[in-house]
Amino acid sequence: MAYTATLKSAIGKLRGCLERAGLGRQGERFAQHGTHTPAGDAPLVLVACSGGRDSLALAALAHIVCGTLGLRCGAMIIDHRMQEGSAGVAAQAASMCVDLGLDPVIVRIVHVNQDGNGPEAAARDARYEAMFDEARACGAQAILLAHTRDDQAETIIMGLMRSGGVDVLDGMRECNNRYDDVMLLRPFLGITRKQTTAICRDLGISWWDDPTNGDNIPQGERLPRDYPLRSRIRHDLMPLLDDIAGGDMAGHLTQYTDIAARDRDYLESKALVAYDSVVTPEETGGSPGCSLDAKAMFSLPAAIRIRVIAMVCANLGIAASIQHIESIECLIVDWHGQGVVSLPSGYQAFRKKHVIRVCQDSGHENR
Ligand SMILES: Nc1ncnc2c1ncn2[C@@H]1O[C@H](COP(=O)(O)OP(=O)(O)OP(=O)(O)O)[C@@H](O)[C@H]1O
Repeated sequence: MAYTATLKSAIGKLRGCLERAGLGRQGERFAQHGTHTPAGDAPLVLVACSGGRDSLALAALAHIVCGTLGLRCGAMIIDHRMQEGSAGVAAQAASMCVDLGLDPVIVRIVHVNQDGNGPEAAARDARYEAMFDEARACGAQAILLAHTRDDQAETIIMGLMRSGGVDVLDGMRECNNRYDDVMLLRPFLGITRKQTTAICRDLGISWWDDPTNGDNIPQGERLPRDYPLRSRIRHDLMPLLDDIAGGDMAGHLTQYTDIAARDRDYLESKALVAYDSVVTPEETGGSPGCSLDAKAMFSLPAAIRIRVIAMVCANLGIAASIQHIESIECLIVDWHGQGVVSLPSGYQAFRKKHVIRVCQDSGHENR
């Protein structure tokens, strides 16, 4: 097969991502050209494949790259049973992965609990839970997701719509070790959707277009409001931004994610150290709470102080808004004897002398 420049670039990115994640070449024989069969106990990676163009392109290239590194490469298809014909889409995706040579190819049906956060979030939660279960069950070291540079730009825009904080600027990470036994890898964050389309075409792969993406609705016509937010950003907003900016807004939005990630990691590491010295966990009235040393908090750099407060809220399971966090900060930097700050989940923050307590309402008697 003649490799196009797009194929070569995607292969290079995929290989680099696996190597950075510690999944490099398994022995010298894989340095030689030719086909080598990975050992039966070689590390296994599983491509999360929806049957769409991005994940089928990833499945095809992951099979090639893993073969050259001596890794085993399988696929996992989740059927959410949320659209008519989903079983057929999953079966078709599985059959493509088998034809491409991936092994094992797992299809898993999930039950999606529709909670308050909307169907997409519920589907994602169910999907991730099932993917980690399956990956653990077959001893896989990593799950490969096919998020592209376009997905990354959309994620940043959605983050800005929801929170507006600088922390959304790092987008999704290439390697997420949060689930320490199985890594989540996104090797295609530097690849555009146009390129994954070209890869599928080059390799003769036909893909499924999710109807909720609105690909069948002509450009220039807005998607109905009940389409997923991501689809509306992709279909309606991004072309408009490209037009206004006179260029590639997805490229512009994503070119600093690595720098933003470094900034965020640095600030968070400093905030973690500060947290340990200024926050004392406390149980009040049987529920978790904590006390903060207001004087020590005052001396912290503002960027760290606000993160410490956000960490306090997150650790107590309080879904605090920026207004809540700033009100707690006022107890430190603008203290004039103000009253309690009411927080979600029945929590309150209040200051007495140099101590700020964050506890549930039931803890009042201890004030
Ligand atoms: N049903 C599924 N089964 C397995 N993996 C999935 C499924 N849906 C999504 N994924 C994985 O999560 C990634 C991101 O999902 P998302 O829904 O944002 O992408 P997508 O636009 O559906 O991508 P694709 O073009 O690959 O279908 C996909 O690229 C794929 O790796």
